Amino acid sequence: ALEDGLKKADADPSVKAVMICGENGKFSAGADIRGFSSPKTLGVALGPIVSLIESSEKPVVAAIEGVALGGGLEVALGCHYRVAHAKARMGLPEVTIGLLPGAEGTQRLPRLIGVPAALDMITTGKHIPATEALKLGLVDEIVEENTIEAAIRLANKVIGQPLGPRRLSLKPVPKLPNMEAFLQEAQVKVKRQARGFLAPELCFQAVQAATQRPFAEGVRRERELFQVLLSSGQAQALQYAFFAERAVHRWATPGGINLLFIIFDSILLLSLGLGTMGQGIVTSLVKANIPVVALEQNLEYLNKGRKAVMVLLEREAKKMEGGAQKLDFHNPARLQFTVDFNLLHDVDLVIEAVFENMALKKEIFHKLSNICKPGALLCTNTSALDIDEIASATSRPQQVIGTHFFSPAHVMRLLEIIYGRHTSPSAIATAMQLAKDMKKVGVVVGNCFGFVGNRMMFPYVEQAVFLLEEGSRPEAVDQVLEDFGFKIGPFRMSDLAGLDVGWRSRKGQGLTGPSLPAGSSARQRRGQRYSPLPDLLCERGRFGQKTGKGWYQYERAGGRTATPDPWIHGFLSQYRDTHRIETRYIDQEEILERCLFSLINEGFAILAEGIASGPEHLDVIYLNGYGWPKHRGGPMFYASTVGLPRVLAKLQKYSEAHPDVPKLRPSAFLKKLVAVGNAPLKEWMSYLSRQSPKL
Ligand SMILES: CC/C=C/CC(=O)SCCNC(=O)CCNC(=O)[C@H](O)C(C)(C)COP(=O)(O)OP(=O)(O)OC[C@H]1O[C@@H](n2cnc3c(N)ncnc32)[C@H](O)[C@@H]1OP(=O)(O)O
Repeated sequence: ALEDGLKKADADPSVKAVMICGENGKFSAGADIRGFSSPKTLGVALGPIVSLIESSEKPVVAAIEGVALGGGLEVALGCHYRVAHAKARMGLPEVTIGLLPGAEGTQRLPRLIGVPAALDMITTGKHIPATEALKLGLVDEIVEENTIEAAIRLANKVIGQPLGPRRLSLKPVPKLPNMEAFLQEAQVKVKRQARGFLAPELCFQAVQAATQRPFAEGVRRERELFQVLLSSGQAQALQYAFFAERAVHRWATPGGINLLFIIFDSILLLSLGLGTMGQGIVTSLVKANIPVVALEQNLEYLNKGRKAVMVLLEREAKKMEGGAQKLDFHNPARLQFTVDFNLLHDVDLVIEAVFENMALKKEIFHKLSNICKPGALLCTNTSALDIDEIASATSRPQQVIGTHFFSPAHVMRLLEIIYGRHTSPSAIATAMQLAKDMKKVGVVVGNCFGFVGNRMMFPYVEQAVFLLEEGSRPEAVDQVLEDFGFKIGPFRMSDLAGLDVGWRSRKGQGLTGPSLPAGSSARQRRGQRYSPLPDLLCERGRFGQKTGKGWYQYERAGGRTATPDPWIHGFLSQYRDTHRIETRYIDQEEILERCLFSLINEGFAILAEGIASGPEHLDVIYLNGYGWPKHRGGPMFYASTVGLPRVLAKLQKYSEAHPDVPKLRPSAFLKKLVAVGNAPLKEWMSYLSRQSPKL
């Protein structure tokens, strides 16, 4: 239609100029992402249309409202002028779906805004606000009111003016005094951050081509690179992830109830507990423009918490400088700190974020239930505790819900929303809307120990530690998982989070410490294999980064640079001698498979139990809360690419070698999916006898 319209306009002498806009206040979100999984290569087809726009003999003006993304922005780049609404956003986000701008965008954008800014936009895929686009020279004008009228005004004004200087393909790429050095440095940075993710590196190469070749040759290079990405497999993973993230917004209770709209404008929210999690939660709420009261038990904790929150908010305000939105945190109507429990009477929603202790949480919830107004929703921030038990301390279990934030809570996008036996649909809908307003990805899951994310993480970490017992080293295990694409491996992660966290939990479960029955075997608990290695490290005060020693050594307590520690190597070898474990060489394949397949196996058990509605939910949790590499689509998607028969065969093999490790025993659901012929991921849930999961 665009092509036809342009040709008609060109042929009609009564038409003096052309304005291109989108319908319903949105310019364009780019190509239909679903189209990339069909053999048709959309990116290549749009390029000639963009060229056609640019070569028009009549001025063409883009009126950008809402968004101009991907192919949408490439269309705008073909136009001779661009007018944007002040609230519009622009970007070339193809990299985030494993591609590059394939309609000549990698060649036009650097010519318009220069290489550094273009490279930044194209390799990160970030959306920029109109104000920034104006500063960069990406748009010619921004308007507060009618964009279309403004674009027509501009079109009328420029009729008759020469179009050559407005055709980006004819412009040279602006020179930099040190282009070569700049590109070299940029490439190193892109590679370092990509960790096996191809698209950013190929985006870089396409922009580099713009600096080295004439426009037409650059376009040819862009097309070649686009084809590489299109068939890489990574693009499919990222496009799956895009739709998975949207799919998790859709949830329903067993009765089919699904409430979507809860309006949040006037809510007063209370965050209880100002430790690290509480500080991050309050910061997120302020950023989301939700009035918040932060409550602590005494003035000392309150002042400490307030100071930390203010530091975080100042930092966030700085990041937002120049943007359309301002952080309003000095206004007591938006944010107040208090030790006065009476303020609980007025709040609409409470997020309790005290430390993980069931007795304490129950005491608090009992108090909340007595003081808060009848409609108030009571959320508990917990990573593993039983929501039903917490709810049992209240007289309103239907209004109690788990909200598992991830640290740092003002940065991490994931919010696990845990649904108890009595939680009402409106409580879930409210928590989901809260997640959306906080710009987080809310995923509704059922109530079980560790919920979804941590429950799948336990067998992964367990295998990592067993591998050490059998002959590996922390740095070897971490390396394999970091090469796979994780930002940090399990041991670096454990040092960062603090080994004492798991130690406290294991003591609580009676797996170690004073409550462990006398005469318990060192390496067995309740008939299953158990590794006391993390406990032994904690007993020696090795809590990780905070104490300067853990699975690695650090430059000082609180240091961040992990170095392999000869003490650990000696300790492990002594441990193996003590327990008569024969040290063996463990290859990379075994490390990867045992860690990942045990985690995936738990995922199948979770699906079979109805704790999550589908594999997409598990993948979204892993992509947004556990650093799973995006270009691998999440653990369940990864399993589908490896092939379920292979995952099953490997689990069977490892399970036979380690019969006392239940988490290696293949889940019945995985076996069933293999038995029905390696069912594709989107059909998995149809093979469960209980068609409607708990949610
Ligand atoms: C032809 C040449 C090739 C060019 C390459 C490209 O153009 S690749 C595509 C580049 N564009 C993008 O990556 C944009 C992706 N979309 C977004 O970032 C966001 O959706 C949005 C446009 C900023 C809107 O965000 P918002 O939060 O308001 O809504 P949702 O994200 O929930 O989206 C609403 C529904 O629209 C679907 N959708 C959005 N964009 C696309 C798209 N490009 N292709 C297909 N579908 C898209 C989205 O899935 C939602 O639908 P549901 O049915 O609810 O899932």
